[in-house]
Amino acid sequence: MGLLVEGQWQDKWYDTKSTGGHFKRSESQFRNWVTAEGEAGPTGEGGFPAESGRYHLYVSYACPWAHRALVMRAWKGLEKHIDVSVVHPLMLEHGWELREDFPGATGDPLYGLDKLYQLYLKADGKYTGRVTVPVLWDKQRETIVSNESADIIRMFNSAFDGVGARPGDYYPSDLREQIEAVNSPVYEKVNNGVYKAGFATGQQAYDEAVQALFGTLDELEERLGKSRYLVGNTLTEADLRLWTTLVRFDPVYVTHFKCDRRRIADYPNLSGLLRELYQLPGVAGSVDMDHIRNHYFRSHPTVNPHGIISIGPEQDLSAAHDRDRLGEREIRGV
Ligand SMILES: N[C@@H](CCC(=O)N[C@@H](CS)C(=O)NCC(=O)O)C(=O)O
Repeated sequence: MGLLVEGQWQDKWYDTKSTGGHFKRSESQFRNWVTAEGEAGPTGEGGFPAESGRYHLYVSYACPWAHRALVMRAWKGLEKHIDVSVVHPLMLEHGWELREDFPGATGDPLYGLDKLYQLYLKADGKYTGRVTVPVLWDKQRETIVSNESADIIRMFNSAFDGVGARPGDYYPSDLREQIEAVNSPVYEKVNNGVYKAGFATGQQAYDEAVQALFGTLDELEERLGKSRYLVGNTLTEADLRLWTTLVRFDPVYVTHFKCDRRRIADYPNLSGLLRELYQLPGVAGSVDMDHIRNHYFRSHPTVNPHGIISIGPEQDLSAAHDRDRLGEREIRGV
Protein backbone atom coordinates (compact mmCIF):
# COMPACT_ATOMS: atom_id res chain seq x y z
CA MET A 1 0.00 0.00 0.00
CA GLY A 2 1.40 3.37 -0.91
CA LEU A 3 1.10 6.33 -3.21
CA LEU A 4 3.00 8.45 -5.72
CA VAL A 5 4.35 11.84 -4.70
CA GLU A 6 5.65 13.94 -7.60
CA GLY A 7 6.31 10.75 -9.51
CA GLN A 8 8.06 8.94 -6.63
CA TRP A 9 6.54 5.82 -5.05
CA GLN A 10 6.18 5.98 -1.26
CA ASP A 11 5.07 3.04 0.83
CA LYS A 12 2.52 4.45 3.28
CA TRP A 13 -0.69 3.13 4.86
CA TYR A 14 -3.82 5.31 4.92
CA ASP A 15 -3.47 8.27 7.24
CA THR A 16 -6.28 8.08 9.79
CA LYS A 17 -4.46 10.09 12.48
CA SER A 18 -5.32 13.43 10.93
CA THR A 19 -8.99 12.42 10.62
CA GLY A 20 -9.66 11.16 14.15
CA GLY A 21 -9.58 7.48 13.23
CA HIS A 22 -11.81 7.90 10.18
CA PHE A 23 -10.91 6.40 6.79
CA LYS A 24 -11.28 8.93 3.95
CA ARG A 25 -11.14 7.74 0.32
CA SER A 26 -9.40 10.22 -1.97
CA GLU A 27 -10.92 11.67 -5.14
CA SER A 28 -9.94 10.16 -8.48
CA GLN A 29 -7.83 12.51 -10.62
CA PHE A 30 -8.13 11.34 -14.23
CA ARG A 31 -11.65 12.36 -15.18
CA ASN A 32 -11.83 12.42 -18.98
CA TRP A 33 -14.61 10.66 -20.88
CA VAL A 34 -14.79 8.40 -23.88
CA THR A 35 -17.70 9.76 -25.92
CA ALA A 36 -19.33 8.73 -29.19
CA GLU A 37 -17.51 11.36 -31.28
CA GLY A 38 -14.68 12.35 -28.95
CA GLU A 39 -16.41 15.49 -27.74
CA ALA A 40 -15.58 16.48 -24.14
CA GLY A 41 -17.67 14.77 -21.45
CA PRO A 42 -19.01 16.19 -18.18
CA THR A 43 -15.42 16.58 -16.86
CA GLY A 44 -11.90 16.63 -18.29
CA GLU A 45 -10.84 16.99 -21.92
CA GLY A 46 -12.19 15.69 -25.22
CA GLY A 47 -10.29 13.63 -27.75
CA PHE A 48 -11.32 10.14 -26.66
CA PRO A 49 -13.78 8.90 -29.30
CA ALA A 50 -15.38 5.46 -28.91
CA GLU A 51 -13.47 2.99 -31.10
CA SER A 52 -13.33 -0.77 -30.94
CA GLY A 53 -9.98 -2.03 -29.60
CA ARG A 54 -8.60 1.39 -28.65
CA TYR A 55 -9.21 1.30 -24.88
CA HIS A 56 -7.95 -1.12 -22.25
CA LEU A 57 -9.26 -1.70 -18.74
CA TYR A 58 -6.96 -2.49 -15.81
CA VAL A 59 -8.86 -4.11 -12.93
CA SER A 60 -8.51 -6.09 -9.77
CA TYR A 61 -11.04 -8.90 -9.39
CA ALA A 62 -10.96 -8.10 -5.69
CA CYS A 63 -11.96 -4.48 -5.95
CA PRO A 64 -15.66 -3.58 -5.80
CA TRP A 65 -15.15 -0.39 -7.83
CA ALA A 66 -13.31 -2.21 -10.60
CA HIS A 67 -15.95 -4.92 -10.46
CA ARG A 68 -18.64 -2.42 -11.48
CA ALA A 69 -16.73 -1.70 -14.65
CA LEU A 70 -16.29 -5.40 -15.45
CA VAL A 71 -19.99 -6.13 -15.04
CA MET A 72 -21.10 -3.11 -17.09
CA ARG A 73 -18.65 -4.20 -19.79
CA ALA A 74 -20.38 -7.61 -19.80
CA TRP A 75 -23.93 -6.18 -19.76
CA LYS A 76 -23.07 -4.01 -22.75
CA GLY A 77 -21.29 -6.80 -24.64
CA LEU A 78 -18.04 -4.81 -24.77
CA GLU A 79 -15.73 -7.79 -24.20
CA LYS A 80 -14.63 -7.82 -27.83
CA HIS A 81 -14.11 -4.05 -27.93
CA ILE A 82 -12.28 -3.42 -24.64
CA ASP A 83 -9.59 -5.82 -23.38
CA VAL A 84 -8.81 -6.30 -19.72
CA SER A 85 -5.68 -6.77 -17.61
CA VAL A 86 -6.08 -8.20 -14.12
CA VAL A 87 -3.66 -7.30 -11.31
CA HIS A 88 -2.36 -9.73 -8.69
CA PRO A 89 -4.76 -9.94 -5.71
CA LEU A 90 -2.23 -8.82 -3.09
CA MET A 91 -1.69 -5.11 -2.65
CA LEU A 92 1.35 -4.62 -0.44
CA GLU A 93 4.38 -2.32 -0.34
CA HIS A 94 4.46 -1.75 -4.12
CA GLY A 95 0.71 -1.25 -4.42
CA TRP A 96 -1.10 -3.19 -7.14
CA GLU A 97 1.27 -5.40 -9.10
CA LEU A 98 1.01 -6.69 -12.65
CA ARG A 99 2.28 -10.16 -11.75
CA GLU A 100 1.11 -13.40 -13.29
CA ASP A 101 1.82 -15.76 -10.40
CA PHE A 102 -1.78 -16.19 -9.29
CA PRO A 103 -4.53 -17.87 -11.33
CA GLY A 104 -6.44 -15.24 -13.26
CA ALA A 105 -3.79 -12.50 -12.88
CA THR A 106 -2.67 -11.46 -16.38
CA GLY A 107 0.44 -9.37 -15.91
CA ASP A 108 0.68 -6.48 -18.39
CA PRO A 109 0.39 -7.70 -21.99
CA LEU A 110 0.44 -4.10 -23.26
CA TYR A 111 3.77 -2.85 -21.93
CA GLY A 112 5.21 -5.58 -19.71
CA LEU A 113 5.13 -3.29 -16.65
CA ASP A 114 5.19 -5.02 -13.30
CA LYS A 115 3.64 -2.37 -11.06
CA LEU A 116 0.45 -0.44 -11.70
CA TYR A 117 2.10 2.80 -10.54
CA GLN A 118 4.37 2.59 -13.60
CA LEU A 119 1.28 2.93 -15.78
CA TYR A 120 0.24 6.05 -13.86
CA LEU A 121 3.76 7.43 -14.43
CA LYS A 122 3.48 6.72 -18.15
CA ALA A 123 0.40 8.96 -18.15
CA ASP A 124 1.92 11.60 -15.87
CA GLY A 125 5.54 11.38 -14.78
CA LYS A 126 4.90 13.83 -11.92
CA TYR A 127 1.66 12.26 -10.67
CA THR A 128 0.83 12.73 -7.01
CA GLY A 129 -1.93 10.58 -5.55
CA ARG A 130 -3.13 7.07 -4.96
CA VAL A 131 -2.71 4.40 -7.56
CA THR A 132 -6.12 2.81 -7.81
CA VAL A 133 -8.08 0.41 -10.00
CA PRO A 134 -10.01 0.51 -12.24
CA VAL A 135 -8.00 2.38 -14.88
CA LEU A 136 -9.37 3.00 -18.37
CA TRP A 137 -6.32 3.35 -20.64
CA ASP A 138 -6.14 4.81 -24.15
CA LYS A 139 -3.69 2.75 -26.19
CA GLN A 140 -3.53 5.37 -28.93
CA ARG A 141 -2.67 8.41 -26.82
CA GLU A 142 -0.96 6.24 -24.19
CA THR A 143 -2.65 7.90 -21.30
CA ILE A 144 -5.27 7.33 -18.63
CA VAL A 145 -8.74 8.36 -19.73
CA SER A 146 -10.27 7.83 -16.30
CA ASN A 147 -9.61 6.16 -12.97
CA GLU A 148 -13.13 6.77 -11.64
CA SER A 149 -15.42 3.76 -11.87
CA ALA A 150 -18.61 5.79 -11.50
CA ASP A 151 -17.70 7.61 -14.73
CA ILE A 152 -16.34 4.52 -16.50
CA ILE A 153 -19.63 2.63 -16.12
CA ARG A 154 -21.52 5.57 -17.62
CA MET A 155 -19.13 5.68 -20.58
CA PHE A 156 -19.63 1.96 -21.12
CA ASN A 157 -23.39 2.41 -20.79
CA SER A 158 -23.72 4.70 -23.78
CA ALA A 159 -20.52 5.80 -25.57
CA PHE A 160 -20.00 2.57 -27.50
CA ASP A 161 -23.57 2.15 -28.75
CA GLY A 162 -22.47 3.21 -32.25
CA VAL A 163 -19.55 0.76 -32.38
CA GLY A 164 -21.39 -2.44 -31.58
CA ALA A 165 -22.31 -2.35 -27.88
CA ARG A 166 -25.32 -4.43 -26.85
CA PRO A 167 -28.51 -2.39 -26.40
CA GLY A 168 -29.50 -1.51 -22.86
CA ASP A 169 -29.55 1.78 -21.00
CA TYR A 170 -28.76 1.40 -17.31
CA TYR A 171 -28.77 5.17 -16.67
CA PRO A 172 -31.92 6.35 -18.45
CA SER A 173 -32.39 10.10 -18.40
CA ASP A 174 -35.85 10.07 -16.82
CA LEU A 175 -34.63 7.95 -13.89
CA ARG A 176 -31.38 9.80 -13.22
CA GLU A 177 -32.67 11.77 -10.30
CA GLN A 178 -33.91 8.61 -8.56
CA ILE A 179 -30.71 6.76 -9.40
CA GLU A 180 -28.55 9.54 -7.92
CA ALA A 181 -30.78 9.69 -4.85
CA VAL A 182 -30.11 6.04 -4.04
CA ASN A 183 -26.47 5.98 -5.25
CA SER A 184 -25.51 8.59 -2.73
CA PRO A 185 -26.36 6.71 0.51
CA VAL A 186 -25.31 3.40 -1.05
CA TYR A 187 -21.87 4.89 -1.80
CA GLU A 188 -21.36 6.71 1.50
CA LYS A 189 -22.79 4.15 3.87
CA VAL A 190 -22.56 0.80 2.13
CA ASN A 191 -19.84 0.63 -0.60
CA ASN A 192 -17.51 2.88 1.32
CA GLY A 193 -19.20 2.23 4.68
CA VAL A 194 -17.69 -1.24 4.99
CA TYR A 195 -14.21 0.26 4.45
CA LYS A 196 -14.90 3.02 6.97
CA ALA A 197 -15.83 0.35 9.52
CA GLY A 198 -12.93 -1.93 8.63
CA PHE A 199 -10.20 0.70 8.44
CA ALA A 200 -11.38 2.74 11.45
CA THR A 201 -8.65 3.15 14.02
CA GLY A 202 -10.94 4.41 16.79
CA GLN A 203 -14.06 2.96 18.41
CA GLN A 204 -16.19 5.98 17.66
CA ALA A 205 -15.28 6.05 13.97
CA TYR A 206 -16.10 2.34 13.74
CA ASP A 207 -19.40 2.70 15.63
CA GLU A 208 -20.57 5.52 13.39
CA ALA A 209 -19.70 3.66 10.21
CA VAL A 210 -21.20 0.34 11.20
CA GLN A 211 -24.42 1.88 12.49
CA ALA A 212 -24.90 3.87 9.30
CA LEU A 213 -24.11 0.76 7.27
CA PHE A 214 -26.72 -1.46 8.91
CA GLY A 215 -29.28 1.35 9.08
CA THR A 216 -28.93 1.73 5.32
CA LEU A 217 -29.03 -2.01 4.64
CA ASP A 218 -32.26 -2.22 6.69
CA GLU A 219 -33.78 0.55 4.55
CA LEU A 220 -32.66 -1.06 1.31
CA GLU A 221 -34.11 -4.39 2.42
CA GLU A 222 -37.46 -2.74 2.96
CA ARG A 223 -37.31 -0.94 -0.35
CA LEU A 224 -36.53 -4.18 -2.16
CA GLY A 225 -39.60 -5.75 -0.58
CA LYS A 226 -41.71 -3.29 -2.57
CA SER A 227 -39.98 -3.12 -5.93
CA ARG A 228 -37.85 -5.53 -7.87
CA TYR A 229 -34.90 -3.16 -8.15
CA LEU A 230 -33.73 -0.05 -6.33
CA VAL A 231 -35.51 2.15 -8.87
CA GLY A 232 -38.82 0.45 -9.58
CA ASN A 233 -38.76 -2.54 -11.88
CA THR A 234 -36.00 -1.16 -14.09
CA LEU A 235 -32.54 -2.64 -13.73
CA THR A 236 -30.10 0.29 -13.44
CA GLU A 237 -26.53 1.10 -12.49
CA ALA A 238 -27.81 1.69 -8.94
CA ASP A 239 -28.40 -2.06 -8.52
CA LEU A 240 -24.97 -2.88 -9.89
CA ARG A 241 -23.29 -0.38 -7.59
CA LEU A 242 -24.93 -1.97 -4.55
CA TRP A 243 -24.34 -5.52 -5.80
CA THR A 244 -20.52 -5.41 -5.85
CA THR A 245 -20.60 -4.81 -2.09
CA LEU A 246 -23.30 -7.44 -1.47
CA VAL A 247 -21.26 -10.15 -3.18
CA ARG A 248 -18.24 -9.47 -0.91
CA PHE A 249 -20.23 -8.97 2.27
CA ASP A 250 -20.68 -12.42 3.78
CA PRO A 251 -17.39 -13.90 2.52
CA VAL A 252 -15.25 -10.91 3.62
CA TYR A 253 -16.77 -7.86 5.24
CA VAL A 254 -18.62 -9.67 8.03
CA THR A 255 -15.38 -10.97 9.53
CA HIS A 256 -12.51 -8.96 8.05
CA PHE A 257 -14.15 -5.52 8.39
CA LYS A 258 -16.19 -6.40 11.53
CA CYS A 259 -19.53 -5.79 9.79
CA ASP A 260 -21.15 -8.51 11.79
CA ARG A 261 -24.52 -7.29 13.00
CA ARG A 262 -26.24 -9.24 10.23
CA ARG A 263 -25.18 -11.14 7.13
CA ILE A 264 -26.67 -10.52 3.70
CA ALA A 265 -28.00 -14.08 4.07
CA ASP A 266 -30.20 -12.72 6.89
CA TYR A 267 -31.87 -10.23 4.53
CA PRO A 268 -34.22 -12.10 2.15
CA ASN A 269 -34.59 -9.28 -0.38
CA LEU A 270 -30.95 -8.24 -0.49
CA SER A 271 -30.01 -11.93 -0.85
CA GLY A 272 -32.52 -12.33 -3.66
CA LEU A 273 -31.04 -9.35 -5.51
CA LEU A 274 -27.52 -10.69 -4.90
CA ARG A 275 -28.44 -14.03 -6.49
CA GLU A 276 -30.47 -12.55 -9.32
CA LEU A 277 -27.71 -10.27 -10.56
CA TYR A 278 -25.13 -13.03 -10.13
CA GLN A 279 -27.21 -15.17 -12.46
CA LEU A 280 -27.46 -12.57 -15.25
CA PRO A 281 -25.37 -13.45 -18.32
CA GLY A 282 -21.69 -12.56 -17.97
CA VAL A 283 -21.80 -11.74 -14.27
CA ALA A 284 -20.76 -15.00 -12.57
CA GLY A 285 -17.58 -15.05 -14.68
CA SER A 286 -16.57 -11.70 -13.20
CA VAL A 287 -16.66 -13.02 -9.62
CA ASP A 288 -13.36 -14.52 -8.50
CA MET A 289 -13.63 -15.39 -4.82
CA ASP A 290 -9.98 -16.46 -4.61
CA HIS A 291 -8.87 -12.99 -5.69
CA ILE A 292 -11.43 -11.38 -3.41
CA ARG A 293 -10.60 -13.34 -0.27
CA ASN A 294 -6.82 -13.38 -0.81
CA HIS A 295 -6.80 -9.65 -1.40
CA TYR A 296 -8.66 -8.54 1.68
CA PHE A 297 -7.40 -11.05 4.23
CA ARG A 298 -3.76 -10.85 3.07
CA SER A 299 -3.30 -7.21 2.01
CA HIS A 300 -4.25 -5.38 5.19
CA PRO A 301 -1.65 -6.24 7.84
CA THR A 302 -2.96 -3.58 10.22
CA VAL A 303 -6.39 -5.24 10.16
CA ASN A 304 -5.32 -8.90 9.91
CA PRO A 305 -1.63 -9.11 10.93
CA HIS A 306 -1.17 -12.83 10.31
CA GLY A 307 -2.87 -12.84 6.93
CA ILE A 308 -5.02 -15.82 7.85
CA ILE A 309 -7.92 -16.32 5.46
CA SER A 310 -11.07 -17.24 7.36
CA ILE A 311 -12.92 -20.41 6.42
CA GLY A 312 -15.81 -18.40 4.96
CA PRO A 313 -19.52 -19.10 4.79
CA GLU A 314 -21.30 -21.66 2.66
CA GLN A 315 -23.01 -19.70 -0.08
CA ASP A 316 -24.85 -20.80 -3.21
CA LEU A 317 -25.31 -17.83 -5.50
CA SER A 318 -26.81 -20.07 -8.16
CA ALA A 319 -29.77 -21.02 -5.97
CA ALA A 320 -33.20 -19.82 -7.07
CA HIS A 321 -34.09 -16.20 -6.35
CA ASP A 322 -37.66 -15.09 -5.96
CA ARG A 323 -37.41 -11.62 -7.41
CA ASP A 324 -39.95 -12.38 -10.16
CA ARG A 325 -42.69 -12.15 -7.55
CA LEU A 326 -42.25 -8.36 -7.59
CA GLY A 327 -42.83 -7.93 -11.33
CA GLU A 328 -41.00 -8.41 -14.60
CA ARG A 329 -37.49 -7.16 -15.16
CA GLU A 330 -37.34 -4.09 -17.37
CA ILE A 331 -34.15 -3.02 -19.15
CA ARG A 332 -34.45 0.28 -20.99
CA GLY A 333 -33.68 0.30 -24.68
CA VAL A 334 -33.98 -3.48 -25.05
N1 LIG B 1 -13.22 6.34 -6.66
C1 LIG B 1 -12.46 5.24 -7.18
C2 LIG B 1 -11.98 4.35 -6.05
C3 LIG B 1 -11.20 3.17 -6.51
C4 LIG B 1 -10.44 2.52 -5.35
O1 LIG B 1 -10.33 3.10 -4.24
N2 LIG B 1 -9.87 1.32 -5.60
C5 LIG B 1 -9.10 0.65 -4.56
C6 LIG B 1 -9.23 -0.85 -4.63
S1 LIG B 1 -10.77 -1.44 -4.09
C7 LIG B 1 -7.63 0.90 -4.81
O2 LIG B 1 -7.13 0.70 -5.90
N3 LIG B 1 -6.93 1.34 -3.75
C8 LIG B 1 -5.52 1.56 -3.78
C9 LIG B 1 -5.12 2.68 -2.87
O3 LIG B 1 -5.99 3.34 -2.29
O4 LIG B 1 -3.92 2.91 -2.74
C10 LIG B 1 -13.34 4.49 -8.14
O5 LIG B 1 -14.51 4.25 -7.83
O6 LIG B 1 -12.88 4.15 -9.23
